[in-house]
Amino acid sequence: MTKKYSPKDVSGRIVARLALYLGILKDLEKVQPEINSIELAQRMNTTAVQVRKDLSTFGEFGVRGKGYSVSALIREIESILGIDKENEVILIGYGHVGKMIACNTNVLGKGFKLTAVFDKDSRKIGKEIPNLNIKVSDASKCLEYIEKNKVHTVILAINAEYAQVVANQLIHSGVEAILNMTASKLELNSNTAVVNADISAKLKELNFWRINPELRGGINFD
Ligand SMILES: NC(=O)c1ccc[n+]([C@@H]2O[C@H](COP(=O)([O-])OP(=O)(O)OC[C@H]3O[C@@H](n4cnc5c(N)ncnc54)[C@H](O)[C@@H]3O)[C@@H](O)[C@H]2O)c1
Repeated sequence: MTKKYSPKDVSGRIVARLALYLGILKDLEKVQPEINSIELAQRMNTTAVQVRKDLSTFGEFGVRGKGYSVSALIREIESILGIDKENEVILIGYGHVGKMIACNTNVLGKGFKLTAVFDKDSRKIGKEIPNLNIKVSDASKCLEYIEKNKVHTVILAINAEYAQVVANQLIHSGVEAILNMTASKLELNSNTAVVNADISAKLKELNFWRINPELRGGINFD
């Protein structure tokens, strides 16, 4: 894939905000054809300068003085995030967290299809996953599946103590991106993208802001 953006301009926070812009725009799509940076900023609880700066990192999408077409901006952001096409995702770990994801695939949102679920527990292997029409597969077959199906993205929901070892194996098999649901801080090479999604860590972070209201300043903490 050709790199279109400058690494010095694109930060994790900008990319995280793009996903949030998309959510807001999707909510608006049916009721409002256009939006300007001031209104988008208000809805994001940020500034119009920030909105314009974020979006201009990826291209020129708006019309000066008029704003952005909501549907066009949705398409652009979906394309930037690579969710204008379907991305195959597999899940490793069918415990409490894994089940929550596999049994509610709407949490994955547009652009992602969960195609396989693996676990190493023999009591779970072969279990039918409701609404997904697939069964939990034996984790020992996982790397073979990844290589055969050229899987690039994995959701890792196993016990934290095994996470690093499994992640190393995944990368060796060609995985490029891991959504790390575990509390383990993965150390990976710079070619691998990792996003941590630990609700418990987020709640702790949130609680800090709750008990320190004087530090909040009215800006979203993304
Ligand atoms: N992301 C969050 O918000 C969040 C919240 C709670 C817990 N967690 C973390 O998520 C992870 C899973 O939590 P849980 O409550 O679902 O645990 P769990 O014990 O219910 O499930 C873990 C599953 O992983 C499987 N497993 C372990 N090693 C494996 C391997 N090498 N290959 C395949 N499967 C393997 C186990 O058999 C089990 O089914 C833990 O690391 C936990 O700390 C995350």
